[in-house]
Amino acid sequence: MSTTTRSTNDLRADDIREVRPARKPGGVAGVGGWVDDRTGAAKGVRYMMSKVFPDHWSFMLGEVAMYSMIICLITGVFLTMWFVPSAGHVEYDGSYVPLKGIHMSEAYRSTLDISFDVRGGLLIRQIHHWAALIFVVALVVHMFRVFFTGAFRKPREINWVIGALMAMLALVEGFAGYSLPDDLLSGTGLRAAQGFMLTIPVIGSYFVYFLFGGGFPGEAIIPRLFAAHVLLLPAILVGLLAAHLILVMVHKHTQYPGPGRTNENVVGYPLMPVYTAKAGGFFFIVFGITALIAGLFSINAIWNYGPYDPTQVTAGSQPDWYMGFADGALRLMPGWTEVSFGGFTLTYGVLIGSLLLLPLVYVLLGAYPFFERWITGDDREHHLLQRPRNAPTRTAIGLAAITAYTVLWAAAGNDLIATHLHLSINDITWFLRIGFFVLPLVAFWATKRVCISLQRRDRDLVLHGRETGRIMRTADGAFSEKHEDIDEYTRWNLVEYEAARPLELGDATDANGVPRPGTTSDKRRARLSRFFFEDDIPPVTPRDLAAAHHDGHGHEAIDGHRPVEVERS
Ligand code: HEM
Ligand code: HEM
Repeated sequence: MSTTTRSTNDLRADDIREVRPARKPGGVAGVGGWVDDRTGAAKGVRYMMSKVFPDHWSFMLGEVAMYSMIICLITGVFLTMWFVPSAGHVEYDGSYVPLKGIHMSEAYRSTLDISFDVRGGLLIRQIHHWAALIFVVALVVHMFRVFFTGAFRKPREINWVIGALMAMLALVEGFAGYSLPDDLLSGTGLRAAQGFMLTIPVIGSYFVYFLFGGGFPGEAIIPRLFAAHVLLLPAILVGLLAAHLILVMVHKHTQYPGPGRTNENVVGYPLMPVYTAKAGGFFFIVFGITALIAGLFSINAIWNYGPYDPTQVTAGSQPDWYMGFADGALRLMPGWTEVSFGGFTLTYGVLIGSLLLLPLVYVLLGAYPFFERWITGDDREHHLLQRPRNAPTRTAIGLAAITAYTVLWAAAGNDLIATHLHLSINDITWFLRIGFFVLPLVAFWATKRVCISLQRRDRDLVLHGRETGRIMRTADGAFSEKHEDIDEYTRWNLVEYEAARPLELGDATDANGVPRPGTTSDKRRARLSRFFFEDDIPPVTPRDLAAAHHDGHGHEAIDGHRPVEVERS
């Protein structure tokens, strides 16, 4: 047996698995090439830049939320350089004369200094606060867009849940932010939050003691809120936003129906150069408008409130708008909801009214896509958006929820409504208590009827064209109105290509006549499903359209005898 020895330089053909060229074919030149050689990023960037995004004004709402969040992050860094997160006592000696010599916390003094003694400080503080308000408005309106167009349906349920999480964290972030300056208003808000937490059964008082590092307000809460506000919550929010946007890329953006747009394609502009240019410009427009508002309208003028003192409360104090509903719920809860047992007092008026309400709202929100999917049994992927009128029950549920929220929100201003409109605060409270239960039902019913009427109108328009008002008389004396066909583009938007149906129930018994397990819950589900689709006017399908044109209905119809309802196919 002979052995062969080889030197390390002596390579045979089968040793060579892969030969890497110095530069990949079609690679990037210049600085981009240098970076790509070291990171391999060009492929990913090229993939991203060639992504196509559909164009519609309502897709800009998510962008506004994103840009105002970025504005909060940028201005927040500026504020952090001067804000002192400490409850340590000092005597004020800054330029705001009316407060000279007053004892206050370092946090309050530093916020006064940012406002009066740091160059540009007041403007940045105002931009930060206005951007926070715009951020929450934008994310809520963005959420409405996603909800009412059905963009949360499969495969976007997880992105909806991430969105709901961000919405909840934005609220906590905003609350932590406006608690930081330690003025009378922020201290009052913290006192309310402490009251909510005290109602947690059994561990409430221990929990508050732990969080505040002793009695209220203590010296620990400001530095703790500061760490949460500038570090913990922004880090989680940014991480969730990254996941949110990656999922938008992975799923591809939904689009409104239109000629050539299907469930399988995306019609729009590529990210590079069109969208990047648009998005960049749009960021500066949002920043500019926020700065203009912040320059013109004062927000949170803490020098008017004074430093926090637990023995005082400003009359007519209001939280930032997004906390209003929790405050309102508290004001609506009856005062008798308190029980004592075994030395413990359970104040379930506050517990239910505020502490449980907050997580409940977000759990219901996050769960909605799964609830609707369970009711409709619809397991298809949806990339084409729906018009709100074509999902009447969903739209009605949305409006009912908004109405309930608005009632709670209005209740947060019951004192202001009473003083401004010279009404009894008790009457207002009772009106809103009853309204909380009745108005959402009215909103549900009215919205559903309006949607169904609009569906009827659309159906009529597609099948019979637009009424021209020109009356024709035939040779035998009959009258008819001339109808004109609608144009192709409009018709596309009115014809629904993926009609939904209620769940069909299987047989209640098996082949031997034995009741099938689970039929009661199946029945309940089928009943809910029927309720969901009840009275819906089925949208025109391409088949209906072809049939109408074949009959010649597309052009003329005898007025008063036009068929408006057609059996569900
Ligand atoms: C989405 C994110 C954010 C929201 C919604 C938000 C909201 C707020 C609000 C409403 C205030 C009260 C402002 C006032 O005094 O009138 C505030 C204060 C503050 N925020 Fe933020 N903020 C955000 C992110 C950040 C970040 C990322 C930082 C730091 C890097 C930061 C730093 C501060 C500081 C230091 C204060 C206290 C100074 C002051 O009140 O003027 N914020 N924030
Ligand atoms: C921090 C707040 C938020 C930011 C910055 C944000 C940002 C965005 C952006 C930029 C898009 C793509 C453009 C668009 O469709 O508008 C998007 C899509 C989406 N967002 Fe959000 N969003 C936020 C909150 C929410 C919330 C609260 C929800 C729902 C509860 C949500 C659900 C979705 C869904 C399902 C999509 C995909 C929509 C589609 O493809 O049509 N987002 N988001």
